[in-house]
Formats: sequence, structure tokens, C-alpha cells
Amino acid sequence: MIGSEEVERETNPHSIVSVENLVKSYGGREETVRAIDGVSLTVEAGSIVGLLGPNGAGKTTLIKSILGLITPTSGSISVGGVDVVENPNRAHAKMAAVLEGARSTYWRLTIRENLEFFGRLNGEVGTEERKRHRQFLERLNLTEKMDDVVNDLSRGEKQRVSLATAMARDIDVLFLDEPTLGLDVEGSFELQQTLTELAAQRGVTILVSSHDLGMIESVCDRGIVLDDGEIVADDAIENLLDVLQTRVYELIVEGGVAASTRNEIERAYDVVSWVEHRGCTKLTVAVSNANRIHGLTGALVRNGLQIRSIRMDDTDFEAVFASLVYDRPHVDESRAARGER
Ligand SMILES: Nc1ncnc2c1ncn2[C@@H]1O[C@H](COP(=O)(O)OP(=O)(O)OP(=O)(O)O)[C@@H](O)[C@H]1O
Repeated sequence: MIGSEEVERETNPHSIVSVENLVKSYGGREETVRAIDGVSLTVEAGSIVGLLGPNGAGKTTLIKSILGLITPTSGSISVGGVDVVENPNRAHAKMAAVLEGARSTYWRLTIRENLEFFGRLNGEVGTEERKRHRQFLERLNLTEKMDDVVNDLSRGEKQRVSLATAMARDIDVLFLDEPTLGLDVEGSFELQQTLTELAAQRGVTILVSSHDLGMIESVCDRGIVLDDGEIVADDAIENLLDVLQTRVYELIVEGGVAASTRNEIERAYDVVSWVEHRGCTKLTVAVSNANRIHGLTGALVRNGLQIRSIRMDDTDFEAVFASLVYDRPHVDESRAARGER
């Protein structure tokens, strides 16, 4: 409305992002996927929040909705007091995103040219801005490559340029989707340091979605776990350590496993599934402390079983979240078919 001042929506003066009862459905009449199913949250300015959850949980949809890249089915979102759906341009001026697989830089331009281009989106690029760009490139170890065309850089360097261009604008909120994907250990460590400094020194609020639980643990103040479009946990990172340090192991033992042995193991461990196949049984368990695996192998051997192999599955987040955290049973078809629990 002409002449009317925008109503500040936040009730908490320190919150910068506010999502209320967000629903986002995809699809038509035939089949609808409710990717976000009634999510409400607020994010404090200057904090680093990790978004966790299995594949398809709704993390990317949530980030894209807050960014105003997709229109919610219902609910409201505001950033810095500005309604993202009603005023996408004003809200956008406060945010930047480094999204997985998305090209947020121009690959035919040099790093310097990219920074000038993206910097100009927020106004004139003067001496002050250029100084800030230089500092940022130094921090990201990109100074020497400033005049290289982005296309010629390594994957990790491209990732860092995306971050630099996002920060070339003076933004309040930064979103990152799987930022450590494709980075080596050193690259990942440098990225983590940069994020921590951005929040601490420039007060930038960061929302990061990642399957890299170690990274989430080391940079985030708070973790939000999504499953099936709903928030199933929202807590300080130290209260989520059980989840973050959980790993899934697959043990293969010779032959079948007696019901009494299964019961004993299930009483002591978070068993994800038992699957019998070709004369062997594959036991999948989630453990939050690797030392517990020794206890488990001991119990199997004591019950007369011979262990053929043990493998850590660092990628089975579905199992981690389902079996441990929120009591949502991970269905084992072989057992369901036999009518077992
Ligand atoms: N454009 C789309 N059209 C239809 N369905 C979609 C679309 N985008 C996402 N979905 C569905 O919405 C649900 C949530 O997807 P989303 O990508 O938000 O999850 P995610 O937690 O980011 O998953 P991942 O970790 O695999 O990236 C999934 O069931 C997905 O298949």
C-alpha cells in the first residue's frame, strides 16, 4: 500500500528469519508430494544453523522457499522483517545462496569480474567494497587466481568463488546446500573456518544443509532435523551429538541367527535390520560410539556366530535418523514379510 510502512513481523527482536506454518506441495491432481508439511521456525541473527535429514526430507525445498525461489503452497516467511512472498526483491537484497549444482558464478568471467558484477547488484562498487572483496579473496586463498577465468579452476576453487560472489554483496543471511561436496579435507576445513568467521565477525546468519555430519557438528550452533517434510528435532548442537556421531555398520555373519540371539542383540543395540541372503545374515546397526562395535562382535561370537565382514556405511542417514533418533521404524522387508516386528 502506498505510504504504508512495512509491518515488522518478528516478535523476537533478535530473529532474522521467521517461517510460520510453511507447506509446500509439488505435483498436480494425480499425485501430490508434500515436501514441507507445516514447518515453523525462527533463526537468531548471527547464528549458524545446520539443516539435517535423510534424502528427500525437504531441506532444499525449505531453503529455496526462504530464498523466495519457489512459492509456498501456504504459510508465511519473512527475512529481516520483509515478507519473502510479497516482497521478493526486497527480501532478496538481504540474502545470498550457494546451492548445490547451481552455477552461482559466470564461468567465462574471471574471479575479479564476477565479484564486480555481483557486487554491483547491491549498488556501486567503490574503494571500500573492493577492499572488502580483496580481504575475502585472501581469506579464501583465491588472491593469486583473481584474474583467472572461473571455468579453469578446480571444483573446490569454484566452490570458494561461489562463496566469494555470494559475499560480494553485503548480505545478512547466507544459505549453503551441501557446501563440502567435492572438497578435500583441507578445503572443507578452510570453508568451515570461513563460515565461523563470517558469523562471528560480520554477524552473517548462516543456514547450511549437509550430509557432512562432522562439518555440521564443528560449525553450527544449532541443528534442525527434517524428516518427511516435518521438523523432528530442533536443538543446540551439543544436544544432538548422539545423532551427529552416529554411524551405521553392516556386519555379515555366516548362516542364520537364532531368535534368542537376535533378541539379545536388539536389547543392547540399535538394530536397523536383519537380512538373510545366500546362507548369510546381514545385520545393520547404528552406533553412536565406534567402541560399541567391539561389544557387538563379542556378543555375536559368544552366540556361536562367525563374522565374515564388517563395514561402516557412512551414507545411510535414513537408517541413522530412523532407527535412533525419532523412533520411526526402519522397515526391513524380509522381516515384515515373515510377520516379525
Ligand atoms: N520440483 C519438484 N517436483 C516434484 N517433487 C519434488 C520437486 N522437488 C522436490 N520434490 C520432492 O519433494 C521432497 C523433498 O525434496 P527436497 O529436495 O526438498 O529434499 P532434500 O531433503 O533436500 O533431499 P536431498 O538430501 O536428497 O537433497 C522429495 O520427495 C522430492 O522428491
